[in-house]
Amino acid sequence: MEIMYKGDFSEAALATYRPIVYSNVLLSAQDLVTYLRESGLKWAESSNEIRAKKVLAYRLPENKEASFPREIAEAIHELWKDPIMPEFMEKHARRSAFCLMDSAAYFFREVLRISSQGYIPSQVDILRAHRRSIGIYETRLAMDPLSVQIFDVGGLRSERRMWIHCFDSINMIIFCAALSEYNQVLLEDYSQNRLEESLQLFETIINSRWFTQTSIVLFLNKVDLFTDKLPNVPLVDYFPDYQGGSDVTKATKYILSKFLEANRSRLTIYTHLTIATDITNMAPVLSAVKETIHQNPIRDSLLL
Ligand SMILES: Nc1nc2c(ncn2[C@@H]2O[C@H](COP(=O)(O)OP(=O)(O)OP(=O)(O)O)[C@@H](O)[C@H]2O)c(=O)[nH]1
Ligand SMILES: [Mg+2]
Repeated sequence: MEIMYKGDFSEAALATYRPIVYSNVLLSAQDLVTYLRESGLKWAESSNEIRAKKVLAYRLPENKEASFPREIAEAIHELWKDPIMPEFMEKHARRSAFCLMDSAAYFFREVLRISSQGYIPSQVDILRAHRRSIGIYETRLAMDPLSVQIFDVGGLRSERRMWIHCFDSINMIIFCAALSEYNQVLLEDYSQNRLEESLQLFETIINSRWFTQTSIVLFLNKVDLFTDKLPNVPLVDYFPDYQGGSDVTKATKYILSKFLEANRSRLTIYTHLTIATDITNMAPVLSAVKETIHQNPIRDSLLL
């Protein structure tokens, strides 16, 4: 939203994301090495064993100005090219306990550019980066003719306690659920399916007395990852009453119906299928959201 409504980020603003990108790259690579070891697989290229050790042992320096070391970037680049990777990544997709960051493959592909001298993250890098929302991040955006105040809150269970601080002044909630999480478990509780948790949370929110006057927007997000995953990881294995096979439209409709079933208060729910990392996909969605804000009689705050 900031990219769309605040205009292009300045170089200085983009540069503040550099440490986040570096840590996303390194932690994803370290997870990759660890998962490969845990699954008892070996690198097809034997020299990759040494590279894997190097990557695992590396720690990012405190100095925020330092570049990402070329040697580590090249090691990650080589590991990603190892012939075992396609098979390994497919296995990974099937196992909920393997939780590589969604953007891991993107960062591995881009690692040499990211490690270049004077690297400034691009807008796409920023959209791909994961920075966990801790506390409440508040910003105001000019959405002509409105000035809209936005609160971004974190989805972790521990973060949800903070949400109450925003509740009484909210005119719209944008609830983001990831379609692709149907086979994953929570980081905080490996026994809980992420999509189930999202459905329960959505139900609690929309039936809460706080939000009878609130517009509810539901983003069914990560459509790209969902489309890739569905043929390999059957939805029915996780939601036994689903009967539509690997048809993406049927599977999306099924998940949507689960969210809509939760709507006992009969609020109007504006649903959008989204790919948050794709600016072209998000532009019409955010215009529609802007229209919805405009229609709300008390219209100047929203909660993400
Ligand atoms: N491929 C793909 N990746 C996405 C999409 N939406 C978000 N991501 C990636 O998912 C990761 C998590 O995104 P965030 O927006 O930081 O997650 P969040 O839901 O705000 O997480 P918390 O702040 O902990 O609640 C980032 O690496 C994003 O780039 C999507 O539609 N497609
Ligand atoms: Mg967040």
